[in-house]
Amino acid sequence: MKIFDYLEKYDYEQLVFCQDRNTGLKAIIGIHDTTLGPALGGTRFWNYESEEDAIIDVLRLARGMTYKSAAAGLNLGGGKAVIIGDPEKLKSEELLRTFGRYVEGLAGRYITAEDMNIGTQDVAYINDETDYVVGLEGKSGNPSPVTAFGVFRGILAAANEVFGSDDLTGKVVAVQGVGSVGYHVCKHLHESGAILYVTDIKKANIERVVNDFGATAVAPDEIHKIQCDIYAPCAMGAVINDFTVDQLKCKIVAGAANNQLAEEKHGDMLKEKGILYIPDYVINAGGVINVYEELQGYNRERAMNRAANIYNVVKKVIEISKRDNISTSKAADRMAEERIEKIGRTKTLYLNK
Ligand SMILES: NC(=O)C1=CN([C@@H]2O[C@H](COP(=O)(O)OP(=O)(O)OC[C@H]3O[C@@H](n4cnc5c(N)ncnc54)[C@H](O)[C@@H]3O)[C@@H](O)[C@H]2O)C=CC1
Ligand SMILES: O=C(O)CCC(=O)C(=O)O
Repeated sequence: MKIFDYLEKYDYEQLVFCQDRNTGLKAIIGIHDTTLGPALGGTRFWNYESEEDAIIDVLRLARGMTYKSAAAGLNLGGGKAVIIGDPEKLKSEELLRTFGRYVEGLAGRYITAEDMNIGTQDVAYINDETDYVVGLEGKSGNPSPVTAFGVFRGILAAANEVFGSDDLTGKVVAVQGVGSVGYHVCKHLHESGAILYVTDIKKANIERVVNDFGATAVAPDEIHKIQCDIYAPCAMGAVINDFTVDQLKCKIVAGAANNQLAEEKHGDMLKEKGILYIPDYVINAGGVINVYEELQGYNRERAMNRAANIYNVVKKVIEISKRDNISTSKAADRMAEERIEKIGRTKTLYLNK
């Protein structure tokens, strides 16, 4: 992989490799763009098949955060981190604290938080070594329920567009991944009368939603093929790809997972198929909205109100998509890029600070 070519293509600012033999830490921090503010994004602990997979994941995730915060109207840039390895075997207080020291070394250019396999206890260890971490217990806490609420609000906006009503009674929703966010998405959907089909690679997580919400479990490689109203990816990225796109039997794709489209062209393909895609970084912004509040002095009500507004942001993206006859993914990019450009221009004025 030609790393600098990739960094140049999408205009990344910085890629940081962190290694510690004592704890087994192998981490990568990606900073995409800091025009709007410090790069903020969670840390993912994942057993990647190759180092290249990890690099691509962190870069794609970091870039997604730039667009996510810009689209949500936050004064944040985009960054993300990955820790490579099996969290069940490798995760320890000393590893997380060592990672925290690397974050501290970036002196606030990057602020971390939770992501897959990194929870509130883990960010507490990171916080022992750095102040540049959010999502702390006693402050904004676990962002997942707020992310899920935002996803739910986005689903309502999508339903309103496609079915002419926010009423989800009897609507069939296929949820892929029922972890921290997926569980709460299922809860909202169940309370709204939706019928749930779910999958996960962790049996205990499936059992929880089957027992709590009467969901029907299906195999991981079946979920995207279910005949349904809404397909909600809430696990890994790149689930809309050359292989899956023609197998979809839904009217809406709207879920929490970051980087759902394997490539940009898949957004166009969904449009051509008449499937309404709600861009991932627009609908899953509840988490970053919640942790951003922590930087301002946390206020739950303000965070929830802002997450609820995802409904209106989704509507705006749909409006741009129709107005310009482009896919919703391109419409969201256009909206985010416009804000970065406009705010970026104000920063050319010299200030003595
Ligand atoms: N936690 C948050 O507040 C936010 C999370 N996201 C994104 O949402 C997604 C889910 O995040 P969390 O719920 O926090 O993570 P999590 O790790 O708690 O849940 C993910 C679930 O997906 C399952 N999973 C993994 N691979 C799978 C596969 N191939 N098929 C089916 N299930 C699979 C896991 O077993 C787990 O139960 C991720 O893409 C994350 O980046 C985005 C914004 C904020
Ligand atoms: O939700 C979080 O932990 C912070 C934001 C983030 O990393 C994300 O939205 O993917």
